Amino acid sequence: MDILKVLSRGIKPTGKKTGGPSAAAALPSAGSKPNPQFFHDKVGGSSSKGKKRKRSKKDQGDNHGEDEEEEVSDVDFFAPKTDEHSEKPAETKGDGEGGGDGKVEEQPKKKAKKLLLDEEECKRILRSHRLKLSILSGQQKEEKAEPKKKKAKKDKKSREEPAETKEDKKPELVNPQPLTSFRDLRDIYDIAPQVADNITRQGFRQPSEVQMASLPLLLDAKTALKKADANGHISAEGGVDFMAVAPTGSGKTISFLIPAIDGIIRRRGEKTDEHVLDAIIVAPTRELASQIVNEGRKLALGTGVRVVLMKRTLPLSAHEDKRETEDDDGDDSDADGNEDDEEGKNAEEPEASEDESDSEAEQTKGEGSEKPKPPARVDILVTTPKILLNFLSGGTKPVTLKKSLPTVRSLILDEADVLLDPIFKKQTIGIWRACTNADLRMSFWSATMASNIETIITKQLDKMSKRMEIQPKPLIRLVVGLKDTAVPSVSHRLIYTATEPGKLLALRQLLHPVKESGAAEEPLRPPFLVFTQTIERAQALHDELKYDIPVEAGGSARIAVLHSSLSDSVRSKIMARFRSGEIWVLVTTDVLARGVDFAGVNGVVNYDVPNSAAAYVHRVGRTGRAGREGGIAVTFYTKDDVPFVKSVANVIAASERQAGSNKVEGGGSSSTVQKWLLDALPKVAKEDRRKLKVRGVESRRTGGKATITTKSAWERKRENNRRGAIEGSKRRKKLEQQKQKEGGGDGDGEFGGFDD
Ligand SMILES: Nc1ncnc2c1ncn2[C@@H]1O[C@H](COP(=O)(O)OP(=O)(O)OP(=O)(O)O)[C@@H](O)[C@H]1O
Repeated sequence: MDILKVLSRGIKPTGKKTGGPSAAAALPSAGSKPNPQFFHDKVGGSSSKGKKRKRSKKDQGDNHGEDEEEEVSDVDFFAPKTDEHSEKPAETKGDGEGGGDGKVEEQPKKKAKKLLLDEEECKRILRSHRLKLSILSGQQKEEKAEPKKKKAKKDKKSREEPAETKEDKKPELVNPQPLTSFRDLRDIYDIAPQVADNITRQGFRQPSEVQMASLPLLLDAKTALKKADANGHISAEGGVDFMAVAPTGSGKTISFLIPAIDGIIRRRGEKTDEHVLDAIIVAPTRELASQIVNEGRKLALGTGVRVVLMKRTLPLSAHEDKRETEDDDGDDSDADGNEDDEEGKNAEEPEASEDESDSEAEQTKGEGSEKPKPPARVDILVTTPKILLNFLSGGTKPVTLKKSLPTVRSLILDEADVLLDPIFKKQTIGIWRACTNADLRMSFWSATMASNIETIITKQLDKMSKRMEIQPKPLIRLVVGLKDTAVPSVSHRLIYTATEPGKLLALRQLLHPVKESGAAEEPLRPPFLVFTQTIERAQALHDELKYDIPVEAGGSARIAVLHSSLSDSVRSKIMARFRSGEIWVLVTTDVLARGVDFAGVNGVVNYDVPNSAAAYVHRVGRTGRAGREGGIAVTFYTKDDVPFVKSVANVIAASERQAGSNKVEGGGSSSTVQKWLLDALPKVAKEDRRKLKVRGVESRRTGGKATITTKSAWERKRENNRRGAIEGSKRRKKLEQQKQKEGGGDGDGEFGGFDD
């Protein structure tokens, strides 16, 4: 197999071991910032109220149809403001382009009212981008009380307690102002000029869908809802709590960072030297937390806002609680929250270790270790759950909060569904309870959000507002596109190989430079990620593949393994080498499944089937980011996976339906998962799904050393027997020699028996 060719394709061979950034830039999915928007459906204007939305392939990209409806995608919402929308061009408002000296000029509120779109227009834009916003809890419901009573009259039994109708249960839809251009951030929402400049500097031209819907609400909910809530029955004063379910790679990170940074700049005013812990961002893995810090620092450049990664030695300023708070979140759901639980490791790897070499930590260490450390200067803290909870509880078990964080006004849970899943739930809720500010605003972000997680969130919000004796804020949920599906820009392959050796052979074929005759699949274009179920399997697969790459192509340096058992510094180095293009094949576990952003990744291989539909969505979301086309997701399944693969097949089918890629001319189907296969795959019982999510496929939980090889079980057994026989014979020979030495025996000693 000529690995050299495949790994060198599109990349000039340097003869050196490092690929460097230029190598990565040569890859098709890297390079300049693409259009981050996924959807541009045709939606009628206000006159077309009630018309059905069309979701054909034609609607989504090809806008040359004969349809007479007004096409939203033809309207350039992102052109500079004209007099029609804007009173004055932004340049005349003294925004101080190119700022960055750290000084903030308090700006008077603009004539936002005149810039706002009417509700019908908002609705039309939101629908064309498949943005659905609803109020999940916390709204004032007076107006809804009346119809309930009427319904109750019909039913004698329910007269005393009016029945909740289906309509009542349905969350109320709302159409806030969408952000049609980043320019609106200044013109309507008055964001700090430095932050606006930093957005431009990063090359972001158009807001992505999640940014369109979330930024207005998080920056100024009252203005964003002005036209949508003329009666004022949504109490947006002081902001809203927010949940965003948006595709992987759709730009959620800056959606929560911009409001966090801008809020701090606004509140501190002229006191730019003051650093008060204002926002906490919680992420499930160290890689993701570090990445958020980097993104935050880019956006906060020149503002003086300090974005810091939590470390064990960081002297964070906190309030010492006199009365120790018991860890009684009182939740009746099955939160074991044990991060050391071996079972949990299989699903999503929690963070176990902390790097102490952080410059912030070093900076705050006293000369002599006895000296009390001055509090760290932090405005935004980014953390994994365990390390912050340890700080707050002093490591007590069971967890007892000894400190609180009363200055925190914004708690952001990135990958909220996993943070509120049993593995992390207790830690996350513990942090939430430590944030005691009455103005605390919560936001929850993920590409997937199961309904039980939404319930946990609404219950917990309710509990917290009762505890603090405050009126709950409206919780607004945003869903971009079809909930819990894979990003539309990725194409999927589902490959059956009966056994493990077959799977390894198939993976090797994907590395092959050209399609071999008889090979079922096209080779993959590096760089790509390969996911396994366990750390042992990742290690074993890496060992198996590492010498496949010829020295001329960089040899074993081109392939690496990353998992949570490695030290933080090793993990960081591997991440850096993969980002720079030096490593082309990265074998990993679910520790890299969520959040991490490698712009140039062309493919994702699920060597082991993911443990849940959500895990599939996140793993494959490492490619096709920010609207980049050409990402490929390959999933292998074997005999052992058949009982569990249905949820993955379903999510592929739904994702392809959404992307419009499963229909071909003439009414045929080009979907990855044929209907017969979907029908034939067994349904997975709820209990089995739960077990699978926690433990993975049982037969792969080796406990000890994982075996990944191209040899069949029969071949391996034969080899083992042969090896055993040789060793046995050696032992017998040695014994005989020893006996002869000792007693000069004739060798007719006792029968030693067979060793195997
Ligand atoms: N408006 C924009 N235009 C172009 N690129 C953007 C824009 N906003 C964000 N990006 C880029 O898109 C990529 C993905 O963004 P981000 O990591 O925030 O995605 P995400 O939604 O958090 O994904 P995940 O669910 O996987 O965590 C990043 O490289 C980011 O720089």
